[in-house]
Amino acid sequence: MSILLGIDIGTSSTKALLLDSENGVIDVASQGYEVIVPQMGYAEQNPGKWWNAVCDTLGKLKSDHQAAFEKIAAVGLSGQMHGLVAVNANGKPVRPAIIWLDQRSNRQVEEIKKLLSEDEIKRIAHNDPYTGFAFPSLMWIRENEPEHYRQIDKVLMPKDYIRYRMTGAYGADASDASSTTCFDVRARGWSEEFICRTGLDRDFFPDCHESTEIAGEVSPECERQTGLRAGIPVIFGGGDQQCQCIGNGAYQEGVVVSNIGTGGEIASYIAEDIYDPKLRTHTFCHAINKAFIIYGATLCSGMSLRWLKDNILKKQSFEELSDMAAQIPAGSEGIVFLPHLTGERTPYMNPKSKGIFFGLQLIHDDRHFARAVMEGVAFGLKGTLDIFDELGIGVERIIASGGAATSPVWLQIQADIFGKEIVVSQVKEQACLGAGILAALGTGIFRTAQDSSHLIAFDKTVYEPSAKTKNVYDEAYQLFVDLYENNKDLFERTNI
Ligand SMILES: Nc1ncnc2c1ncn2[C@@H]1O[C@H](COP(=O)(O)OP(=O)(O)O)[C@@H](O)[C@H]1O
Ligand SMILES: O=C(CO)[C@@H](O)[C@H](O)COP(=O)(O)O
Repeated sequence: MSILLGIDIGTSSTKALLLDSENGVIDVASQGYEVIVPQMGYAEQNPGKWWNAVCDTLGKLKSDHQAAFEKIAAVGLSGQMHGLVAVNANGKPVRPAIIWLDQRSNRQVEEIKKLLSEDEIKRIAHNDPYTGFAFPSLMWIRENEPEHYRQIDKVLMPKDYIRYRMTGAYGADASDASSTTCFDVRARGWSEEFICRTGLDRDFFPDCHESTEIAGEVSPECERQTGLRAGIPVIFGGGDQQCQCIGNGAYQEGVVVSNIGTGGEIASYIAEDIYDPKLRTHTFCHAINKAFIIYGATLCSGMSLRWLKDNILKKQSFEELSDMAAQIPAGSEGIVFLPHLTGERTPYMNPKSKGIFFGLQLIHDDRHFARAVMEGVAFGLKGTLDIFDELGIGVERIIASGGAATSPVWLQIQADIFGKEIVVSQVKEQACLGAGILAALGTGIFRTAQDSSHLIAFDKTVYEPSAKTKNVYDEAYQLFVDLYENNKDLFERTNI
């Protein structure tokens, strides 16, 4: 039996999970923080807040489980993807991190599309460049903040910054780095061609490794701040989507995860680098087996409910919103919500798209809004299932993941709208568990991901699609699709 530590740098919170390799999760600690929106279309976070959250969550685990904490054999990391942390020669961020929800770099995305041919983008990156991805964000800094650009020594992704704080060593891993745009997904390394063509400094990009390789060890300074013993190996770790799939046991084709965290994704493991020829989904490197992951992203998923709770309805808890939604019938009595609060990726890849509540009538109240938001997010995710169908990606089983998987009403909505059975893992912090499993793989405690299968069990409740709601949801889904199509020209008229 070995003790492992998995850390996930999420967008809403950092979670740290103490894992017994034979008997499962010992405990999880989490600490939340905000997404800073300094102006319309911007989304930033302070990397120092992530680090403080790591120190605080580890402090809590240590005080509650001293004996197990002392025995930690390896640390694994998972993190929100795409974001850019630019650090100077002393390893200090030169500005706040520009995260995946950011939309400021539309001009740079267009520039990339002029510098690289469509064929090169497909063949090499397998993904459309998009706002909030590190490559266009870096070009935005070069153009708009030359004083910051001049100070940059390295560009890191969120969890890579945390690994640097733990070990003192810079590095990147293929699963996360493949989500930056300047990456050759099949070759599993930075695209020298893309970097050269855009005139960015090659030295900014740290060496890239596989997720399960050992990156370094806990430094004495990290020991002082977190209580972790110096010398513990730290593995490179992976993007949170790859990690949550591993933590859900979804490491074979046909098993699909529907994740609703801050963002939302429908994701599948793929052995070969299949990608959508229309680039409506993402194909990135997986964190295991030198395989790949294909997924569609509905950007403001959990974030839409958080926005409704905090900015509009001013409610205290997500549970309250779930209770409200449960009081309203399927279809929200005619309200359809387009969750494009920061544009939308799959299937539209349009940072200019906007949120809409459609169909408002005198009968509606706050409960309808809560339900319509949950349904709108599920409609957005269904768009990915439709593309999977087109691409021949099998969907034999759907596992719900992320914070929203704690809401029975949202789980039933997903089952009904997807028309598929939904199961939920007993471990609620799946990306963290995935990070812990990567740590076990990196240190030889597990030989293959399948060696972790005893750690993954599903709740007895299976959410079955209801025949009764099928017609209502089929009609509402068509409205949802038409809502975008009929308004997309209007979105162009707005500033962002
Ligand atoms: N009880 C709940 N009912 C409905 N939604 C919930 C509940 N708890 C969490 N959520 C959703 O989960 C989101 C956070 O998910 P999480 O996976 O923790 O995010 P991240 O990984 O980005 O930090 C919230 O924004 C919210 O939309
Ligand atoms: O943009 C994506 C994936 O493509 C996001 O999902 C981020 O990876 C953040 O994840 P969460 O914090 O929402 O789990």
